[in-house]
Amino acid sequence: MTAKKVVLLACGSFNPPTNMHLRMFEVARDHLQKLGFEVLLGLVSPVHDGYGKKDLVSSTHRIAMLRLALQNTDWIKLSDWEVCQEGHSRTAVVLKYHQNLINSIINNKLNDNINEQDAPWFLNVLQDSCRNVQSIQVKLLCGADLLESFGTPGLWADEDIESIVGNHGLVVITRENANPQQFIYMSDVLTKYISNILIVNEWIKHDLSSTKIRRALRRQESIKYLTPDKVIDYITRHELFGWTNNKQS
Ligand SMILES: Nc1ncnc2c1ncn2[C@@H]1O[C@H](COP(=O)(O)OP(=O)(O)OP(=O)(O)O)[C@@H](O)[C@H]1O
Ligand SMILES: NC(=O)c1ccc[n+]([C@@H]2O[C@H](COP(=O)(O)O)[C@@H](O)[C@H]2O)c1
Ligand SMILES: [Zn+2]
Repeated sequence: MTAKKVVLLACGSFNPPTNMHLRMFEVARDHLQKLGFEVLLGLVSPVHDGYGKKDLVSSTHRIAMLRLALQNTDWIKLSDWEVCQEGHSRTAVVLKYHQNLINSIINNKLNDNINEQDAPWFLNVLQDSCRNVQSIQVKLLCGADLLESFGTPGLWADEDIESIVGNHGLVVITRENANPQQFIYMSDVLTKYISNILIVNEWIKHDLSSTKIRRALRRQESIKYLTPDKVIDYITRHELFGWTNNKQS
């Protein structure tokens, strides 16, 4: 039997990227491979500046930090499509865009649907992997807190949740203080599509978040070993997140 081919797409602020963002991909790929999937590619899609979250630094900085963070991986790539749009894109739309693009490559119909100039980075990466492949599914990779945000009133449209779990599928990494199994049990739509939701236990727990890194930087505390050294160099060089190079003693 041939393995089902999957692309894992992670949406988020990445403000800044952390080692856990990278770990999330590795843990998910190991698990999916054991279940018989073949993970062709990981994609990181940082949110548009228009998302307007508190303390969000510009996408220019977030993209630059992600590029540095991804230097030591050969299978996780950056997608800058979302940040290049006019405003914030709903996650269902981001997934659909990437799924359509991949389908177009597989079916050799790229020019019918998508302008090649829209996605030069992606074509280089994917065109080889897509050769002789019948189908590839783009799944949303997320932490359990993002899954639980589906329950925040007014944050996600019902049809978007249905499209995400029904058409694409979710790979959820467990996170401190979250209980994804119970959350799924409490939701009719998630229970309906339960076969499309894979929960991956992160046994090597590290309760790391961008919020904690930003807090440390604001307090002029070390963030070494929480994010790659090159990301730390970038943050300190640009004095992001309240870090200052001219400390008063
Ligand atoms: N420690 C972690 N364990 C599991 N998933 C994580 C972890 N950190 C981040 N993620 C996941 O990574 C994705 C991107 O998240 P995001 O950019 O919000 O990072 P974050 O560390 O949660 O940042 P913030 O503290 O600013 O919310 C989300 O799906 C989130 O759930
Ligand atoms: N309705 C939606 O599609 C919707 C709602 C809230 C968050 N999101 C996405 O989830 C991610 C959340 O990131 P944060 O946890 O950093 O806020 C972002 O990529 C954002 O675009 C999507
Ligand atoms: Zn978060």
